[in-house]
Amino acid sequence: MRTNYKDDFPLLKNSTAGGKPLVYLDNAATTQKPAQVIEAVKEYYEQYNANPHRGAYPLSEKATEVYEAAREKAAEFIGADSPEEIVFTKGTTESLNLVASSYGLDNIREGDEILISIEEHHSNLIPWQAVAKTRNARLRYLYTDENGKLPLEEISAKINARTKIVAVTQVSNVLGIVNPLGEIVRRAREVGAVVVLDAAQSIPHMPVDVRALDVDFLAFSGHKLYAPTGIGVLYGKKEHLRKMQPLLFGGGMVDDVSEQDATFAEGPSKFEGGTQNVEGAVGLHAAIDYLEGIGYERIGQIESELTQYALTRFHSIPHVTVYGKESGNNRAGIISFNIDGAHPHDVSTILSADNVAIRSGHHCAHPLMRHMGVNATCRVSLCFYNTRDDIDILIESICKVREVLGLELK
Ligand SMILES: Cc1ncc(COP(=O)(O)O)c(CN[C@@H]2CONC2=O)c1O
Repeated sequence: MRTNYKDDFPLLKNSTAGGKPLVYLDNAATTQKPAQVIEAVKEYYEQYNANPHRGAYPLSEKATEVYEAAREKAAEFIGADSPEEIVFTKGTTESLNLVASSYGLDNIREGDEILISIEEHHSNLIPWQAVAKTRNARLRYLYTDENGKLPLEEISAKINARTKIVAVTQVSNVLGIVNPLGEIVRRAREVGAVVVLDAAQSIPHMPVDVRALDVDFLAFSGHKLYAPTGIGVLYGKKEHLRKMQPLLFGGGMVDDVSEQDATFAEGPSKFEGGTQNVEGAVGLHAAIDYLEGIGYERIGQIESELTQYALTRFHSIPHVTVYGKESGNNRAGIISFNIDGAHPHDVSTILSADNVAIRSGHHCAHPLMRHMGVNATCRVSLCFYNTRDDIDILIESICKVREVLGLELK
């Protein structure tokens, strides 16, 4: 059985610095792209680039065909009832802003409650702050416990008759822990609340089935899923999308326009004003094909084993704090840590001298940082193309940090 996928990724094959191979461990920020995706985009521009939906000539018809084929593929990938439930956006941020500013503003009234978690990325937090302020509604939080988990009692306590929207991440981009979505959805259904799921950090690592999850909306980004930047998906149940107002007005999203009014197209194109990112959609289609070729079972095996290996190695290093106590099989390969006496930015700079790429900072999760009692963390985020050698080089480099900073080692 294949254990090393780096050769599928040109950048990983060719990138060295000072004779050292790149150890890329910032996959929660963005993933590298397999040759299959790069070739698909290249072929699009070499063979059938045109503006879709508008030209009555073969090239435009082909561009339309591949754009809509990508929509069908995305629908199938997440188990949507139909491609009509798939809106292409720039990414998770645009998807979540669309839900908040369209569905949220139309359905939240004074005194209603919107419930999010303290783990949310700013793109699933600030839009809900804006809706709550505009509608004089209450924004409430599910708080993680000392282990970085959302306690079930917190979920049942915070979801009540006034809760109209529950918007949560399936996996935190800081802690990596998989949230108890089944319980959240069950409780939300009891009070008739709508569930918005941020799947940006889960869908690269685990199968997502919107019908099985029974969520009303789901958002993810192509670039975290080995596809190009600039393409993302908002899944929405048809009954919601049909009633929602578009966010961007322009070409391709209208039925008729008079001097003082406009009627909008049916289906997802209502939300896709202007010339769309066809190359991104083509790349997303190729990325999904690539992932399905490997299979989530194999991806999960590799990543769970590697995450557990990394956690075991981390726990052997003195002066290192790892946040979140979950083990490798209930955690996407995201590990946030700090080294006593070392600022995260210094740590990532020192590691980069060994060509090890990790993230340091607040990860667009200021409220979570405060809740954790830290200003910032270092973050390792691995995926199936990483290897045990990558982890060994990472740990070896981390072990040098305190010495480089002149801190006592014991
Ligand atoms: C959980 C989560 N939601 C939403 C987003 C926003 O995605 P887009 O930037 O694609 O719209 C991110 C981005 N993750 C950030 C990006 O860099 N590092 C991170 O952890 C995220 O991790």
